[in-house]
Amino acid sequence: MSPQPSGHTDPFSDTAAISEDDRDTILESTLHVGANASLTLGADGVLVADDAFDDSDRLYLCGLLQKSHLAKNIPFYHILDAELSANTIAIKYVRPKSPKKNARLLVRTLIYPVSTASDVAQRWTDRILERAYGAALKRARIKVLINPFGGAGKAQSLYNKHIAPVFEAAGCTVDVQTTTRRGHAVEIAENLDVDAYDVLACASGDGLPMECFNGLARKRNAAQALRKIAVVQLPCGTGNAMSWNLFGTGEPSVAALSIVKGVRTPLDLASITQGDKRTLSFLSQSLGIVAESDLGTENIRWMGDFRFTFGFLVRLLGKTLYPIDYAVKTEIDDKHAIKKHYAQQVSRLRHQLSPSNAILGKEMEAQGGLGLPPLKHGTVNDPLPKDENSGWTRLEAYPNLGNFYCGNMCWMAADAPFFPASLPNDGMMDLVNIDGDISRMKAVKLLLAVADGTFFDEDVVRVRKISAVRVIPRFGRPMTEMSEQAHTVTGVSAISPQKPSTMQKILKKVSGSSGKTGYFSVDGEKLPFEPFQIEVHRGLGTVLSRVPGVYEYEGPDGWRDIDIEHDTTAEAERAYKTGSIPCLSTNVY
Ligand SMILES: Nc1ncnc2c1ncn2[C@@H]1O[C@H](COP(=O)(O)OP(=O)(O)OP(=O)(O)O)[C@@H](O)[C@H]1O
Repeated sequence: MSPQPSGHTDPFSDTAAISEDDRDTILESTLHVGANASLTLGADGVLVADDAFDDSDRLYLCGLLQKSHLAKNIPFYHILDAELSANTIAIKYVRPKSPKKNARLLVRTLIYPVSTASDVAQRWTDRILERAYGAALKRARIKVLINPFGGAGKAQSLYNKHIAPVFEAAGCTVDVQTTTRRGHAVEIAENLDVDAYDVLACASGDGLPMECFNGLARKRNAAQALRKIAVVQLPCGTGNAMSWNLFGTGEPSVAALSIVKGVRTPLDLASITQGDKRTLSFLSQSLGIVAESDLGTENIRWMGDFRFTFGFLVRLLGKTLYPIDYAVKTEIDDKHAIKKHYAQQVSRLRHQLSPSNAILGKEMEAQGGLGLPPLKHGTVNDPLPKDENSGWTRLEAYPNLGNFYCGNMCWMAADAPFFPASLPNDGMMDLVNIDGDISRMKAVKLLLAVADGTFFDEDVVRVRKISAVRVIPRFGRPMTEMSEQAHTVTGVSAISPQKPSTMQKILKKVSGSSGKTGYFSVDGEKLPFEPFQIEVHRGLGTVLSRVPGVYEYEGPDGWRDIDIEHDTTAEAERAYKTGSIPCLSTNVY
């Protein structure tokens, strides 16, 4: 980040107003290199003034190439390293292969002889690195996990060709390990020496990051480990939601740069309890049409990526219902209020009031020591609170549910921004419910509305910000058991499955679904199809992001038009900054 001038005077018209330090800074902003070239630290990058400069080759040695070019600006964000040795300076940086957004990045090195005094050159080198890294950690220690079967099975070669060169040029210490089986990343994270690394990077889909959070959660000092180690994704899977949300890309080399330049950001994690088991989730939990279209279409894998869309459309046409009983601890139950909440968060970021990792960590330690935070709402086995002021709704039947979708990040895949108002550390998940018996026309319109960003405002889409939810599924094979359980908890009678129509029978045959059981998806992975309770832990995990406090998506439609200045009270800001959670009570918002 570039340092700000110390005063408001114009340094060019009033030289007396420039402090001695500022004067030295200006004078020393240009490094003369070779006979006819110079490197100048500008406002947002290094200006290379050298007629012969051409970075189309891997290594550029001053004077050896004779091509004529205008002075070129290399953005500070693209600079990976600068090293002064004897009488030479070497600057490593990345250059996009084409002007397209998210184009592959190529690593380049500039080498020039330095004629300036060595102490001046050293100061120049220190300053370029300061500006190149800002608040990011230089020369991070990274443990890389590669899932050799992730996505199309190309993770290893993507890593070797497009990721490793970026880490190497940035001077990172890298330790690479390949996962050999399902669950291997959990074991690696559980046994990781958290003092030896800063980052756990998964060259994979979203399955490995989930395993890493869960592995760290198994440590005796889980909360500390989750705060110390930033879990990140190098997009080598099919969905790559984590990378899209935090780095705005699915291109591995761009994600590698985002990790090198990333700022530590606390991330809400959710505990899912089922029976006596507790699992952490960073991305989503779903039941109904989305989970079934993903996890229930394994037997039509031959269709490739189209299997999800196909499975989805078939269920849509069949008007499939997924009855559940559920109780929700709602925090914001109105779309306008959710947009306002989003606008307030952006405003706090502008005023640098986003909660830091350290502040949230202190609060967590006060709550539960070094281990995982205790469950405020108990597990799925505990009785729900009877107190009407608890904020929980009663456990009620939702017989015509089509989709239960809980999201902690905006994009579920590159073209699927299902949760445009989600935020990384507001202590809430966004819950989307859609009835399964809406008209087919409406359902198809909804499907198209996801990609074009208008989904959130559709009237048949119910959106709530919640801090906890309990769900008892009442469809699929275990339905009899579920129903009995629901009986004992709710006293409401079980819903008997309706006789399928001929149309539904045909569609079921081609949909890939066995129809014998249901699917519960957590971060895209299959969890047992049985009752579950979700509880959010504010800022329990740590990730790296380009812009801390918000995801890369532009937010829900119309949030910019909401006037929040007059009601962003000092109290709300103080509460948010210290990491306490009165921000969850609506009177503060
Ligand atoms: N060597 C391995 N053999 C079999 N399974 C593995 C191996 N390594 C990792 N896994 C498992 O693969 C699962 C999926 O991993 P991941 O999300 O990285 O890939 P993906 O499913 O292809 O990507 P996406 O989620 O984007 O579709 C994880 O549950 C992980 O435990």
